Amino acid sequence: MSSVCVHGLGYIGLPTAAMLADAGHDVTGYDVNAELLDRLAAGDVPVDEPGLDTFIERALDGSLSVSSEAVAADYHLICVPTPLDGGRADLSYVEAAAETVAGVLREDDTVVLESTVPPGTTTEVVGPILEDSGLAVGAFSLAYSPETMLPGNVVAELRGNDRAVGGVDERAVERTTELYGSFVEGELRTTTDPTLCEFVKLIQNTYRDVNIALANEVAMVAADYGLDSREAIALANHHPRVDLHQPGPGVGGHCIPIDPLFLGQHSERLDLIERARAINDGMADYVTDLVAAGVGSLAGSTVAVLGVAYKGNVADARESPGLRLAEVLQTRARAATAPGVDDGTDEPSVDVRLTDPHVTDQRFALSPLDDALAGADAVVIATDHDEYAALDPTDVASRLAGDVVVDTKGLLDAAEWEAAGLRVVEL
Ligand SMILES: NC(=O)c1ccc[n+]([C@@H]2O[C@H](COP(=O)([O-])OP(=O)(O)OC[C@H]3O[C@@H](n4cnc5c(N)ncnc54)[C@H](O)[C@@H]3O)[C@@H](O)[C@H]2O)c1
Ligand SMILES: CC(=O)N[C@@H]1[C@@H](OP(=O)(O)OP(=O)(O)OC[C@H]2O[C@@H](n3ccc(=O)[nH]c3=O)[C@H](O)[C@@H]2O)O[C@H](CO)[C@@H](O)[C@@H]1O
Repeated sequence: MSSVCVHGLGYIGLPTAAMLADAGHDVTGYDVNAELLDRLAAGDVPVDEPGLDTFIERALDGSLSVSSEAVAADYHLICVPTPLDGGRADLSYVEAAAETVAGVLREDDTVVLESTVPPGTTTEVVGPILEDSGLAVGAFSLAYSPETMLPGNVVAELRGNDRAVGGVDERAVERTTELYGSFVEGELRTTTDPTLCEFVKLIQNTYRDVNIALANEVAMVAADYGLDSREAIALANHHPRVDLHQPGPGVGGHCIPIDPLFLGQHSERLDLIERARAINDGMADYVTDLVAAGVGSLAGSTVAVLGVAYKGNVADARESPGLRLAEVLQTRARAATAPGVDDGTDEPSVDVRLTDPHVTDQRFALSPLDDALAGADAVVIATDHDEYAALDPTDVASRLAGDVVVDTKGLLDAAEWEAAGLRVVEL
């Protein structure tokens, strides 16, 4: 078994560190966030996924320790953020982590980048920084191995998914597959080209984003023909070579709305990919049209937006379609109140109430569900949480002032909700 230092204990790094500890390695989790380290050291695990919290707690009771200092180790895994900044990947966290690794790097150690990055980052950015240690690439091993686990099913996918490993040479491939082979039950797919692995990770998420954009456009076109888009997509998908995704209020999360644009870091050829981004982001406008058509006039109305998490049964609100919808509702209502006139106030002319049973982030002014519904003119289901699928339409109807329900996730039984006196509009 080996010593491992995991750099960055977020959505990816923390479960990975726990998985490695579970496989018997001696793991140190290093993070720059002192508050997070204090919480973890106290056994307080900030994840909202059934089973994942106890899995991590068990590791923290065992061979996973957390530290505010990076330590020398046989393996360094870099799992730090790579946000999008002005359309470009911000690699400053990756660079900082590589500098930290360089400070403790020894001959024969292995460094693996897991963060999602533009193609070329491992060899062009991380390698040269690591060489500031005085060791040349080859004296230590360097590899890229993208993380593909699905939030909501982390432990099973971390273990079960096939995993790509791109080492800079055969030795790096061998060392890296030794580590992942200790817990991955899927296939390890190897190459001596890390750039290929970086590219593959990006096109996997791009495939999904473009496919969802197609589903969203299909939904808007289906509505023009008076057809139920989900019924049409389900029927279409019976064909053995058709696999349309589902429409929705937009694409959220830390990966799918961002990663496709990383492909543009060193290429000018993005066209369909950028168009798909625009279609998915534009769904907030389309859903706003549906709400406006239902309530008659947005200005002065009250809209309850159910769901701020980027998808069902998770607590993550990064790139949240629900929040984007709230912004568009307010912008559009203000424009409708006084077209072209700035009245000098920031008061929105539509009362948008946000609610979510999973999200605890205090930055969003969230209301309890009952408060959000009380006297609302319209309800928008923006996230497919199980709690919303279980709502009682008669109870909801009794709390509302209006009767408009826009179901962007195809979550509700429309006939049942209409029988309760509500008008249901579906995507
Ligand atoms: N969340 C996902 O579902 C997912 C899936 C696959 C890939 N990824 C990729 O993995 C990477 C990490 O994503 P995440 O969602 O875990 O991010 P995150 O924001 O949840 O966690 C990143 C952690 O890194 C820490 N950090 C920042 N700079 C650091 C440094 N220099 N040294 C040590 N720690 C540092 C932060 O404090 C934070 O705790 C990103 O590139 C992301 O695109 C994410
Ligand atoms: C290729 C792939 O599978 N990658 C996964 C993805 O994880 P994710 O959780 O971000 O992905 P999704 O579940 O697709 O959700 C994204 C958004 O799209 C909306 N959506 C979804 C399906 C649909 O038919 N119609 C929609 O509208 C949904 O509501 C949500 O807002 O990226 C991670 C990080 O790279 C990967 O690790 C993980 O493997």
